[in-house]
Amino acid sequence: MITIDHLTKRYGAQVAVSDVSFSCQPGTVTGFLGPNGAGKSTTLRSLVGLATPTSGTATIAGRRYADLPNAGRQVGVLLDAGAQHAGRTGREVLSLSAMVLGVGPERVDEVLGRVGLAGRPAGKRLGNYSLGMRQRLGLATALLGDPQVLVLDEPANGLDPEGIFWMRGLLRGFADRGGTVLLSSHLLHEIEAVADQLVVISGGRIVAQGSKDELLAGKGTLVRGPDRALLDRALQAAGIAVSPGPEDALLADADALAVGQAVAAAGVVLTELRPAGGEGLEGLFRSLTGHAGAGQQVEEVLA
Ligand SMILES: Nc1ncnc2c1ncn2[C@@H]1O[C@H](COP(=O)(O)OP(=O)(O)OP(=O)(O)O)[C@@H](O)[C@H]1O
Repeated sequence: MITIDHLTKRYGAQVAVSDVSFSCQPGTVTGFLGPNGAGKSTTLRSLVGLATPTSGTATIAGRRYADLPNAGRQVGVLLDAGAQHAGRTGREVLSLSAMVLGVGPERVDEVLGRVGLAGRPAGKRLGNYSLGMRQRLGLATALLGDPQVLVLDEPANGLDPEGIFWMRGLLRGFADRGGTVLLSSHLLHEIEAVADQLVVISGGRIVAQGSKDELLAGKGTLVRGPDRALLDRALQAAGIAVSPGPEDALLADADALAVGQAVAAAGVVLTELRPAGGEGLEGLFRSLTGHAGAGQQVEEVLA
């Protein structure tokens, strides 16, 4: 289990993370989302001992990363897949890590196979690796010690659509076997597909957290009609609170039946009436952070 408790990290006058609290349970994938500079990396770096919290704590199984005995056997970390010596081969990188972790050399072949780098790719120097291959090697390193917890910063970076699909299966399988996964990503569709819990951070503060299903379900009813002002008045006259919805829609704070009855009684024409929340993760992200998500990236790659 991962526990972030009232974590604050300042760099001089810059507050990177402010009073952040959340936890990640075994058997779940938690997606950590936020716009550029929101504080995702700082939170993950604090969790794995690469940044010292100004206040608060970030622990794994109740201990700070630095206090975990043989941390690499308990926590697999992928923070910057590019941070490896370009002259070493993939196999050499893993063999060195295996020695440090005290795992047998057979485990190197096992994880190379698992991330799709077995055979010739394993013998190539990292300088000749694509970003996607480096990312796969980073995941192999994270998995090497057979940990129960994975902490991954942007693991889908540089992976092609097939690679993203593969990674999704790998993370899902890891969690389904009881593992704990915390991953940050800009790829909202990716997070939507793989995560069961979401934590959204913006400006260093948590702006939403909970199960993906709950957060995406939304509240109230989305209505649209040719005369927005008339629709607004009819709902308010029926005692239903109304707020602006996406584009020219209205968000009514009542269920679909009550909204339908109110507009029918007032004789107002509708062009759309449905439970709110169907805008998916991108809509949620935009409403919480004021930023457009990067969900389009996957479609662009696929196009
Ligand atoms: N070492 C540092 N020194 C000073 N400021 C820093 C440092 N690391 C991060 N920051 C600042 O803290 C804030 C949060 O940065 P962080 O890298 O955690 O965001 P992020 O959500 O990971 O962003 P991105 O999605 O762009 O990677 C930013 O304003 C950043 O400039």
